[in-house]
Amino acid sequence: MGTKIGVIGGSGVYEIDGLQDAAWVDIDSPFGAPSDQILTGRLGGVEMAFLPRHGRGHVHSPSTVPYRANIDALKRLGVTDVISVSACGSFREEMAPGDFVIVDQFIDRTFAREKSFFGTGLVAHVSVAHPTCPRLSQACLEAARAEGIKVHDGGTYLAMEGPQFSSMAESKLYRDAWGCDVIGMTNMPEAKLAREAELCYASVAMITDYDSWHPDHGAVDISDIIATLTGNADKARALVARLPALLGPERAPCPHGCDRALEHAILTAPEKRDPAMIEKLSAVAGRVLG
Ligand SMILES: CSC[C@H]1O[C@H](OP(=O)(O)O)[C@H](O)[C@@H]1O
Ligand SMILES: Nc1ncnc2[nH]cnc12
Repeated sequence: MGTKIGVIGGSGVYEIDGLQDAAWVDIDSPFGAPSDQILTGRLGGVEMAFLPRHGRGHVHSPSTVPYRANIDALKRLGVTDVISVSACGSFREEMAPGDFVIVDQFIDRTFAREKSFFGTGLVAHVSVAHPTCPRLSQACLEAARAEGIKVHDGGTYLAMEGPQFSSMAESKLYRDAWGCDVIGMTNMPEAKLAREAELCYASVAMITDYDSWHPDHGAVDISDIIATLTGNADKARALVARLPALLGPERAPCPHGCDRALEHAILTAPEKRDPAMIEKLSAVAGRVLG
């Protein structure tokens, strides 16, 4: 199977450049319209698809990003590996604005979003004990290091609902009691949905601020975030441009089983499965539903 890299660009990352045969395409999904058209093309001989998470012009808030449609559309396009690029706040002194973190764990505190492709008539339970793909995360780490980006290998991302930033008490709770490293508003349920769709998923978090716990930095200020994002976005694009060479056009099965996550996950008996759900899940779960 060939590699197809899907990049979900977060705040400040609304396009990538350098794609051969670049075209913005409409992809229909039974889960609604994705955030925007998807930019397709090739980079270094590897197929690429880029989707701006909030849409070009930043139309969708973290709560209204159509996460299911986005992941379903990438799956329909044949994407095998999804790299999420996100802005985030830091809970660690040593994780400073401008640094990148290759996130490997999440605490999901979002509550106003559809979190699964499955449901009545087709029930499935996948594991997200290890919600990111170690192979893909390693490639992102190497790409960041090759670009000279200060990058941290691993970190726990607190996914909050937003859109308001955290209170100081929340910020201290997440940092001191829960041991989180960074905070953002979008990687959940995105990572869970990618796992349900049997896609490898890695999260590249770009630190823009110290959230509100830091005694010397005060409250989060959106204009400071945007200033940091402007520099980060170029670094993120450079990181992405290195991935085709690191991943290669040929793809061996994921050694961690991301691409087989549904193998034993569907509980609904074959004769009880809802035909409409089977149709709706033709891209996400077609491999196991036949
Ligand atoms: C621009 S600050 C808040 C905004 O930025 C992050 O979005 P993304 O993860 O898509 O880069 C954060 O989660 C908030 O949605
Ligand atoms: N401090 C913060 N909290 C939540 N999302 C963010 N995105 C960037 N900075 C953030």
